[in-house]
Amino acid sequence: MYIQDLVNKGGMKMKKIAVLTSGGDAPGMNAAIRAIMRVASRKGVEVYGIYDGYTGLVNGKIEKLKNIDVSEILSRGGTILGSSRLPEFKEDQVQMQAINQLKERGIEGLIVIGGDGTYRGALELSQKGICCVGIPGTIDNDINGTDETIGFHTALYNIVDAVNKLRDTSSSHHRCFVIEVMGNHKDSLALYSGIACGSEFIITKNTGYDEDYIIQMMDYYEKQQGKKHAIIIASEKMIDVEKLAERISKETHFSGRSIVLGHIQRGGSPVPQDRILASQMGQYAVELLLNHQSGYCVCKKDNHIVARKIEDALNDVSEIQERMYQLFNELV
Ligand SMILES: Nc1ncnc2c1ncn2[C@@H]1O[C@H](COP(=O)(O)OP(=O)(O)OP(=O)(O)O)[C@@H](O)[C@H]1O
Ligand SMILES: O=P(O)(O)OC[C@H]1O[C@](O)(CO)[C@@H](O)[C@@H]1O
Ligand SMILES: [Mg+2]
Repeated sequence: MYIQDLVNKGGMKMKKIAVLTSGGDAPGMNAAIRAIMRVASRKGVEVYGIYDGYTGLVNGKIEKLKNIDVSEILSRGGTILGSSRLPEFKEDQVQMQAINQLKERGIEGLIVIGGDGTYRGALELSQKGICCVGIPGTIDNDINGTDETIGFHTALYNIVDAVNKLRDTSSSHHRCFVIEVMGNHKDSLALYSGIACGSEFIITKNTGYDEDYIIQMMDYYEKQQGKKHAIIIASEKMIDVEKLAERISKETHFSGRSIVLGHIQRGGSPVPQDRILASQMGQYAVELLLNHQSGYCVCKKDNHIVARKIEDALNDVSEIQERMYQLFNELV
């Protein structure tokens, strides 16, 4: 659905809205908060910041944002509102506490910025009568309804930057690096970084893991192709990178080393792509909310910013992934 369709629908004008960030922080969340604040205040709508995600919503850590609060945050990683994970938010009674906090303050609409888990929380709130809209903020890029999530490009940049450095030392020492990247069961970071870094292997849920085949191929790359270094990128929760590196050292001519990139991937100043995406999505989310499009989220599809039902965005099947695997296989 395009923005004009939604604008045409009209609705009662909201005077107070709130925003929270939830789940793992993602670079660009601040740019989204800034856009929400700027766009809403131009329309005469007050914006409240909810601190520490759903935890702050339940406990009433809610404050009216001033324009100064969002100045000079565009370039900052993390989230000025703080974030959290609150497993108890799945319980009806906890959700009701959150709803009461909004009602007590006369807040009529809520924008949540986060990943799939955050979206499920938003869905619950919207089913319980709170006008709620989602913005995809997660480095995992695991909301299939949108081609990109805020933070994904910065995390990818961080990975590529780290792998470039590992490659330098790797080729000097005839080494194979086994690198674990984040993604929480999803493969986007491993797949895209594998393509961007020209890795020899990626290991994801989709590729599966055949250790003997990898060892055999490493041997082949070294002996037949004369490779001086090799890079293997594994999605987290798939393998023990240290064990694979040890086996590579024992059974091939490469010396194997492993590294878990960890939270380095999630930090740092957002790249322009994330800042722009977040700004577009923040603006669009305000429009959606003010048009009472509860239960919708902002997506980027084929280069257009569009709205989709949260359930649909979560349950969609990604068409891009298959093409990207094909690309990886043709390049390796
Ligand atoms: N089924 C659910 N119902 C209600 N709330 C939920 C549900 N799943 C998750 N949440 C809430 O959303 C919060 C964030 O979810 P989660 O920890 O999965 O991160 P996320 O939003 O997916 O972001 P990321 O994956 O980038 O860290 C949870 O801590 C919980 O408070
Ligand atoms: O920061 P935490 O709570 O350890 O969570 C780590 C998880 O968060 C993410 O960085 C974002 O969802 C995942 O890729 C990772 O599995
Ligand atoms: Mg998630």
